[in-house]
Amino acid sequence: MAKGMKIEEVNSLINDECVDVFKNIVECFPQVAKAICTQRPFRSAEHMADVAGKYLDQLPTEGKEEVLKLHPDLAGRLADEGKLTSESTKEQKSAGLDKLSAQEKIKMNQLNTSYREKFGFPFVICARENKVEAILQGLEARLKNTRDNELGTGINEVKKICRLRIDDLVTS
Ligand SMILES: NC(=O)N[C@H]1NC(=O)NC1=O
Repeated sequence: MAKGMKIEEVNSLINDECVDVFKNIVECFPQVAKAICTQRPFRSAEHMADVAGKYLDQLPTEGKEEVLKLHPDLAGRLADEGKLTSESTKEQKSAGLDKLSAQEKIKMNQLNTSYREKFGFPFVICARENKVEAILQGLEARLKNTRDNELGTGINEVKKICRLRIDDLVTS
């Protein structure tokens, strides 16, 4: 319904409608929409994404952990069961994660498990900016990082996902 709204339309929505339209710009975390809808008017989709990014940056460590924990594993159980959000389904598909070979699938699941065991939150990457190979390589490389580092990197990826989700909803 909201696909391709002009920024002027976004600015003129009543607050509840605005929150409803943008509730999943960060996966299962409508707090971002709640925070940014009160900061209208926006000049553009880009401006909106900047404001959302600033909100994510100012979250305390626990808030950032909570955001990461709300992300489904790439090619994980929820994907297998067809229980991803529509946004995540589309993103995972665009990276080719719905067409993994048996070997790739095993590797992805093993690395995701190791990552979660080491850091206590899931591996998050902007799937639309990557393909299977780059995701597997990124997982292996990022497993070697510190927790602090990964908290920052994960949130930066959430910001990229958020920017693309806003672009899907707002025409520039
Ligand atoms: N785990 C993870 O990165 N999940 C996400 N990435 C993305 O682009 N969409 C997601 O759901």
